[in-house]
Amino acid sequence: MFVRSASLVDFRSWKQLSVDLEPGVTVFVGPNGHGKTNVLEALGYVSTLSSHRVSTDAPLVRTGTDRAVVRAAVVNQGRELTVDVEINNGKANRAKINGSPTRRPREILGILNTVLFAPEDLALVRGDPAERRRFLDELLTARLPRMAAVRADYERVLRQRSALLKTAGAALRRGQTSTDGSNALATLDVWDAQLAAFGAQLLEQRLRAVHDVAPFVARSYASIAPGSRPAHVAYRCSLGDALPPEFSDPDRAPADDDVDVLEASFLMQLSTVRQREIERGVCLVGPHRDDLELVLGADPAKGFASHGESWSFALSLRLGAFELLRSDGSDPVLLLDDVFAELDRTRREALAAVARTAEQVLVTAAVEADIPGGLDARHLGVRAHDIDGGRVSELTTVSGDEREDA
Ligand SMILES: Nc1ncnc2c1ncn2[C@@H]1O[C@H](COP(=O)(O)OP(=O)(O)OP(=O)(O)O)[C@@H](O)[C@H]1O
Repeated sequence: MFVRSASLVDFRSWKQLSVDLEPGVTVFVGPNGHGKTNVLEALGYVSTLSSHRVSTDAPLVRTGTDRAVVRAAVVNQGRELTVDVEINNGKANRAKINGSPTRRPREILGILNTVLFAPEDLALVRGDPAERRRFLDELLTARLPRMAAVRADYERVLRQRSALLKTAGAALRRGQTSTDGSNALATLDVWDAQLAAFGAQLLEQRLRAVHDVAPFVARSYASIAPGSRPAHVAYRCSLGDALPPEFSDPDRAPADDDVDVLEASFLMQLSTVRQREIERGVCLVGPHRDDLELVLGADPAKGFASHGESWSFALSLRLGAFELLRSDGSDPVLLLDDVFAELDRTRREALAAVARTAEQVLVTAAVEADIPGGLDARHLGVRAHDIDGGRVSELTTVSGDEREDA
């Protein structure tokens, strides 16, 4: 797939941007802080409804305004769809497909699939499990957009169940013997059933994503860091002993009845930890407590991998995701935010090799010298200027002189 045109209104430093894009490589080039990443972030937002840099939407709306709009016309196997996302400060966001409002913004997911690699990705290896869960959830949602609704349902039930564990904690501790206690326990049973039902669907898709992406990640790592130990990924599940042992076999292929087995295991584990959950007032099991283990040789990458190995692993996860989505039938758009400058020659070349074959790649770079030779790219300049209301970015043409200077 590729983005045929993109426009931004009041998104970060862009008051207005309207740009036609083409398949192949396009480089946004300009000085630091002038607004290049903002363009990739906006397209990433259309793809995942979240930013790779911030966890809330407020910073995405240009200072002094209360609404940002991102529009992308996306061509996938000859069919074009236009997506609009309106990011509202303090109000619900809205979306449109081909000009028609959707009931929920998440209905646009799956129209534009992207794989974004950015300096922040080191956190995939060195950061909290939440970073790796997000990686998996974005990947499985790109493959199966209906999972966005399951994720939202799971989060909602998790919040409500956690609130019940907290607020009804005293009554729950009194247990069946008090009226309040038995009512709270009956309510907890209802939430347990829902948590297990949505959680099992999410878990099944995560296990499937890990099973499918693992060989691509291992291969990418071997080509990026040929001298290093082999890398592999595995899913660490909080269901513990309740999970049948065969699920721990890294080579096990997903089966049709996995959701039922996982739901039953989930309910079993919830009953095992119920007393502890009541005492602590938090949900102790479920996909929100799981992790994607990254292993180098026999050691966990987190804490053991060197800086270079961590970069290689992060890049391998992204390239693995790219290759998996490609093997599903359509290239995602590859978004490379200022990463070539961070990589050594081998890793640059491995990334450039994938970029050469991708249907569309959008790259940011402070100077053109950061882009590996042999990448036949179109160049768009980005410059910001200061106005009363702050800094505003605009597109410029990149002159031949600038290229030679670089
Ligand atoms: N909500 C906002 N409103 C207005 N301007 C913003 C907003 N958020 C960020 N900016 C501006 O955007 C600019 C940063 O843009 P961006 O991160 O795209 O830079 P960049 O060109 O990619 O830089 P680098 O090469 O250092 O990564 C800064 O000048 C910042 O002040």
